[in-house]
Amino acid sequence: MHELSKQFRFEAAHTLQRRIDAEPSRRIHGHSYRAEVVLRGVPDAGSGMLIDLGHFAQCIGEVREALDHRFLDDITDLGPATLENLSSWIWRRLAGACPGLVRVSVYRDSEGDTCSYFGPG
Ligand SMILES: Nc1nc2c(c(=O)[nH]1)N=C([C@H](O)[C@H](O)COP(=O)(O)OP(=O)(O)OP(=O)(O)O)CN2
Ligand SMILES: [Zn+2]
Repeated sequence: MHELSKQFRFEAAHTLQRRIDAEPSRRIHGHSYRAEVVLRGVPDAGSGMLIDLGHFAQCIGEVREALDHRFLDDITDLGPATLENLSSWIWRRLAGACPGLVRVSVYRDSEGDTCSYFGPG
């Protein structure tokens, strides 16, 4: 069993309604995000690959384009733009094209925050 992963960064803005008193989060603000997509499987005997990294990069690039420098509140099927929803949203966008998907993690390094999604179970 091998594990292959790729990371990408994106900058995006959002608002967030919170139960705790956090007025700043209700205002439009931005974050720097880092995402990690992890695949596991047995490499193809002929190619020696789980997936060609060029294809992997192309799939991830399409997801990044949908997130980078965007206002995340405008993404209709995302829900509140939390780390939790971002990680599962990225999963849903990649699951069909990336066989062996096992984890999507989204990081906000400046805050030391991370959320990982392992699939619908
Ligand atoms: N479970 C989650 N909780 C929160 C998330 C999240 O994605 N998942 N996100 C936010 C907001 O994005 C908030 O803007 C995060 O910024 P941060 O500064 O880390 O949060 P705080 O305002 O609580 O911290 P400060 O020290 O006041 O900046 C919030 N919660
Ligand atoms: Zn925020």
